Amino acid sequence: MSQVAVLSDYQPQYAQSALEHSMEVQGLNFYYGKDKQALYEIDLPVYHNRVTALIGPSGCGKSTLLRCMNRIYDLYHGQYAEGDVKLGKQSILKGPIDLNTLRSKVGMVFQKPTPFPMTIYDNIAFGLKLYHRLSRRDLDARVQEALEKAQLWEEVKDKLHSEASGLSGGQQQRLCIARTIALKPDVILMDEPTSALDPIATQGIEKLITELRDDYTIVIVTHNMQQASRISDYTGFMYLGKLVEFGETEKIFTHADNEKTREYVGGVFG
Ligand SMILES: Nc1ncnc2c1ncn2[C@@H]1O[C@H](COP(=O)(O)OP(=O)(O)OP(=O)(O)O)[C@@H](O)[C@H]1O
Repeated sequence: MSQVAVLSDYQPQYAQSALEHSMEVQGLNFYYGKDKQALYEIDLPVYHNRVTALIGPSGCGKSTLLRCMNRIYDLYHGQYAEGDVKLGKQSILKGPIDLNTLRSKVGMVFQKPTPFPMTIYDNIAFGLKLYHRLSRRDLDARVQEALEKAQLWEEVKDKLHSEASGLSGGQQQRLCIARTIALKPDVILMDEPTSALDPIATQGIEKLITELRDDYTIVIVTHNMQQASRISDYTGFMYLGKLVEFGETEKIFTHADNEKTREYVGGVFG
């Protein structure tokens, strides 16, 4: 079977029920080399068109779990995972898979805004040109659509051909979100997307995330518990490489089942 054929079998899922899975992590163990296990038997459902937050103290494995969801760890020698992660019905850990296609379906936004050293327009058009053959008019339309969805269009429509580095931090992060959205991903992974931003820019990104929920499935790692409670529908609490508890955000923050979860959200440790 060719590599590309594997992902072409993937059928995007559309919300027939609120609890339809976009992704599912199954019995996942992760190793930074054979002597350093970072994740232990993680089972996590990621529900369609919902925001799932991953919380927990520093070093508990939140970013590692996120990095398994688009196999970005594959870029690093010696790191490997056992178990599975499903995108729809498709396994993304087992068997051959086209990683570029996977990463266009499962996009990622990082902690620090990482615009490419090119114009605002080209930041969005770059990925589109890699994956699609579009006429100039269609390319323009897709760039505009992505910038509108990322709530950035009005601020940049008159300077699309200026360097992206001239934008503010919050604008750069929205540009990175627009770049991800332009490829019409099924899932967007966000690793502490506001930790490098000021409170006003943070508010803008949080508002954007709640609006994107109508069209996208989002998994966000955050240190900020207020942020998790404001913007997520589901929350997973991680501790020492394990997923201790997963459930509706309101329940996790008000009457979690597990004592460790209650202590963490209550600020007993951090
Ligand atoms: N490249 C690496 N090589 C070896 N160990 C690593 C590497 N990256 C992370 N780890 C270890 O894996 C564990 C999980 O780290 P991870 O970054 O996923 O935690 P985290 O919950 O996201 O932390 P933080 O909130 O501080 O970002 C930690 O023990 C960390 O030291």
